[in-house]
Amino acid sequence: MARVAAIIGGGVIGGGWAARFLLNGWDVRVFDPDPEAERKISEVLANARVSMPGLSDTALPAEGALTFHDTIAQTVEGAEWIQESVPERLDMKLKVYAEIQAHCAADAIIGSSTSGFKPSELQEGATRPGQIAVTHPFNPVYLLPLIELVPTDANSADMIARAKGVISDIGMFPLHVRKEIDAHIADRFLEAVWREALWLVKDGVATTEEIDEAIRMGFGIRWAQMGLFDTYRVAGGEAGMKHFMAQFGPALKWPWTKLMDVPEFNDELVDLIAGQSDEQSGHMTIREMERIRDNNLVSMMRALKAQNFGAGAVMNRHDVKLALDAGMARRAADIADPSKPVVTVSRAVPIDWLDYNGHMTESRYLHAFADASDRLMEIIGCDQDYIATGGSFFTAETHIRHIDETHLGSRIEVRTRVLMAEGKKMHLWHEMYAGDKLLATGEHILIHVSLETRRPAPFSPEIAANLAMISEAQSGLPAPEGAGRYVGQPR
Ligand SMILES: NC(=O)C1=CN([C@@H]2O[C@H](COP(=O)(O)OP(=O)(O)OC[C@H]3O[C@@H](n4cnc5c(N)ncnc54)[C@H](O)[C@@H]3O)[C@@H](O)[C@H]2O)C=CC1
Ligand SMILES: C[N+](C)(C)CC(=O)CC(=O)[O-]
Repeated sequence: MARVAAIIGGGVIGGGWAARFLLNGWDVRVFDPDPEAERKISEVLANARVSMPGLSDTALPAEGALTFHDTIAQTVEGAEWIQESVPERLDMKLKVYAEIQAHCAADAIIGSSTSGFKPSELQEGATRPGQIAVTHPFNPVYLLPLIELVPTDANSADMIARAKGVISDIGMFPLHVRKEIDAHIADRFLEAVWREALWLVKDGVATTEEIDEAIRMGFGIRWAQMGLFDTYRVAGGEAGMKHFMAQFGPALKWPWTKLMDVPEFNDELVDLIAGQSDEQSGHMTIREMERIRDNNLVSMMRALKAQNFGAGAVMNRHDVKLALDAGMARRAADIADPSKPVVTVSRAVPIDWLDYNGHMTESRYLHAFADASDRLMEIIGCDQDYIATGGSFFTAETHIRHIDETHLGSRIEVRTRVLMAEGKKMHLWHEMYAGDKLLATGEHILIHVSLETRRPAPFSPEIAANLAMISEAQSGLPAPEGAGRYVGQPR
């Protein structure tokens, strides 16, 4: 049975949470008095369905069911996780918690999306304060992994651990904020940068566009991959952080920031900023801008996945969980039925796999088949630990047949057969499907090698036994149509 999340407040952030839970297989119930909420959430979901599966190299589970409800009572009944995302007004949030707690399970977790309130303020007057904590996300919630989890002493270690578990299960990164503070950690930075930017525009030093260029052409990319302190450590050269601080320490006393002071918030300031922003980007709709943002974020995060670093490492860990949840084998002993082809890849086609023809480009077919071979290697015992001992496989020959096209977001599966495995050689046959439609076949000869001599070497006994088990179990299958074909061979 699917796990249930209740979303109270389905605006920009609640909609993002709904997409995050739904696409990770949870059933989602929404309460929002706005008659437009259902339309808005369906538009956010449409964007999320295109972008979010592209983050994973394993298919997401089947989407949960989305329902809208007229009362908080119906929405929260039986929910394991309740996410409050109503407007940033303390009185409103407290009223909503009273209603939630009157109807929800005593062990349900109530997370608040609040950007700035402290959890002790949210727990004030609650029936069960230990049930409520801050779980502050970042927009778009369905792509960015960070959740600032801010508890108080009223929250038990068990509640905090369960909250971290759920956040990780939906592919996010729980950052446990050890001491509550207004605006948590990240929003204090955002607010500082925001105030400084307002001054730069008000003083006529820079336009909104120039400020955005200053961020996205330089330090914004740097921050995205390494954060603040590691970036400055590297900037200190070989002497590291001490040198960086010695060099730039005196600047702390120079007038490099106006943070101690804020511009007067009046209509003139709002018109100045909003006017420049309209000029900068008013030619696009917000939905168009969201799609550009989402495609950029997915592409950047996929690059970080390839490095297994930062947000990319979080995504990679989530992929392993998704594969295990989907019952995909990681070891030969886990294969449910070895007499059938083994599912070695199950994923969606991401944005960076498309070409100018609007379909999956040819090199990505090899990418997917190479991933399938890597997974089969892992299954038969040639995993990272084994490779570290000096044995591995090199691919000696590949033949791909492109049979049908596939498009962005389409779910593809590679099913693999071991046609032969003897001595040092393994002959693999991959078939790529979208549903029942055959998209491509890949035929590969791999040679087991010693990474020390870079020469062919016999399989280890474990690999030999696993390969024998799979190829023998699959020997009853009919010969694959197209195996052994060469380019241009008559059919
Ligand atoms: N927009 C952002 O960039 C971020 C906002 N947040 C936080 O998320 C929360 C929500 O913010 P947004 O989604 O931006 O606001 P929003 O204005 O887009 O959405 C709020 C939604 O709450 C609904 N609502 C109002 N009263 C309600 C009630 N009594 N019960 C249920 N729903 C009710 C409204 O109809 C609206 O759809 C705030 O606490 C905010 O600080 C957190 C991270 C980022
Ligand atoms: C501007 N903001 C305070 C609402 C921002 C956030 O809370 C986080 C974000 O997504 O930038």
